[in-house]
Amino acid sequence: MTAAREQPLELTAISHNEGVDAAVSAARRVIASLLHAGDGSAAEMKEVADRLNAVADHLDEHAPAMDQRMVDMWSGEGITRHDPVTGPENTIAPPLHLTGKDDGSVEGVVALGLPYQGPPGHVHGGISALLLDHTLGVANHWAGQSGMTAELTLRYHRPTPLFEQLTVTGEQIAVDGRKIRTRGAITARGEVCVSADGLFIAKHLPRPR
Ligand SMILES: CCCCCCCCCCCCCC(=O)SCCNC(=O)CCNC(=O)[C@H](O)C(C)(C)COP(=O)(O)OP(=O)(O)OC[C@H]1O[C@@H](n2cnc3c(N)ncnc32)[C@H](O)[C@@H]1OP(=O)(O)O
Repeated sequence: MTAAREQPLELTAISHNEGVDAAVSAARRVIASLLHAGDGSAAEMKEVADRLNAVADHLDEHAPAMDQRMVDMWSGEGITRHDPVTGPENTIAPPLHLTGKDDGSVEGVVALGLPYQGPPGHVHGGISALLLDHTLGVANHWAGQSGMTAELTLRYHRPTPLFEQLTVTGEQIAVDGRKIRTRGAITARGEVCVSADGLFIAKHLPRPR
């Protein structure tokens, strides 16, 4: 009998809340705070823009060259810190936090705010596709056979709410040669909002060196 695991197996990088991770958390706040703050705001937007540009100039002056950044971000194995879904170093990542389950599937939770809005009060369908594509990709990795997305079929069952805890799941269901079939879903309050069926083809692009 397998002993119950005390800690869930982390499949995504955890924010350290210091260094670049803390800066990224602050930048996420800026993105949300700017949204529809608009010209009706009492804040002086020209000054805000100047200050943000000064921050970006400062970062660019001190960052390694782009090709070196590419090499660095792809060094090491396993969990990435830069991807646009879970990455603590990526400001556009919500971020989704995924863990691996003993049954071979993966599961994560996330609550999405205004930057991810599509219909009023609800998640943009393309954002749901992004979350599911990535989660199915991680599910493949967790199952031991991964590849690139060839097809992603989504069914939007009901609007996906903003500001509520969403559960995102993924599970590899079949491998046939290079073809990998994977499915997943986004649920809110126990109801499926979006379901996904993916076809992945075993193919891996070379890492920058
Ligand atoms: C610890 C945790 C770590 C996390 C790890 C990181 C997780 C990261 C998660 C990130 C997740 C994000 C993931 C991303 O964002 S991946 C990025 C998005 N995807 C792409 O950019 C893929 C672009 N397309 C390609 O590169 C190629 O077209 C692929 C690779 C798809 C196939 O080109 P390739 O030349 O290699 O294959 P082939 O032509 O020899 O065909 C082979 C077989 O496949 C069949 N076929 C092919 N295409 C399709 C199709 N569309 N529908 C149905 N069938 C298709 C084909 O008929 C043939 O079947 P058969 O004739 O043999 O029966």
